Amino acid sequence: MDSIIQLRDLSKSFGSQNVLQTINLNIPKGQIYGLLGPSGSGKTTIIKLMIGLETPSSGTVTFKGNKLKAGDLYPTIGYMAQSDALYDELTAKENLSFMASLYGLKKNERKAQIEKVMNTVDLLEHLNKPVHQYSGGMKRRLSLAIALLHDPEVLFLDEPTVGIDPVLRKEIWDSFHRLKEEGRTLIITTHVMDEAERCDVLGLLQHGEIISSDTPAGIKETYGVTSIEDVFLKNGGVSVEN
Ligand SMILES: Nc1ncnc2c1ncn2[C@@H]1O[C@H](COP(=O)(O)OP(=O)(O)OP(=O)(O)O)[C@@H](O)[C@H]1O
Repeated sequence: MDSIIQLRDLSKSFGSQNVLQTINLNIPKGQIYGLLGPSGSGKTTIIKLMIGLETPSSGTVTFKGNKLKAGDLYPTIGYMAQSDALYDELTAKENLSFMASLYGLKKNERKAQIEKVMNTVDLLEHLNKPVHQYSGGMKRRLSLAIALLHDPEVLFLDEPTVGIDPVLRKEIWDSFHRLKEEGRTLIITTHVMDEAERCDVLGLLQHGEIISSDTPAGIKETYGVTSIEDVFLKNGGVSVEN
């Protein structure tokens, strides 16, 4: 599999705390890659290192074969942070229009693109509603719509389905698979097991190390377990859904 992002001997410390140790990882192109690990294991930090929001203490990040240069990256990637950065007093449409202007989308393309991304996240009928009238799940979906606005090739989604009920979660995952079918690469953090099983490739993060990076089926076979959860338990860890 071609890899789009490579982490080589990557370590990250905050002060005296070693958060990530010697991470070596290839993110395959055109796949859904899941980063799974208990709370505080370093998932968000890995994402931030991949997009240049944090700098490594040592090691390198390579994006499409070149050393990462965050400034060059932004037209190519969409990032959905763990907390929603939305203007509550504005409508969804106003939030999207504002972000579209920041992204430099041409005026005549904006309307169609806004409708397209709101359709993808199934919020089109709520386009003119102020965001403070949105539920938590609707806000997550609006954040996803914003991350999709400039048609990015690679999507980094940090716990995209937190606070979303299982039915809606399934719908959102259907849209992730559609985005993949369009040829995009998705990197998704989660601590939810049923989401982990829906990824093409999974990286398991524990105590700041990648303990496995393989298909969900491959990981279970290697560890001789029937659920991914058991890998963490077998490895002397705590349950991942904590
Ligand atoms: N800017 C920072 N300064 C100091 N410590 C930090 C900083 N960012 C993260 N950390 C620490 O690094 C560790 C990993 O945090 P990170 O947010 O990457 O974990 P996570 O796996 O994404 O957790 P969660 O699932 O709860 O979001 C934590 O102990 C956290 O306190």
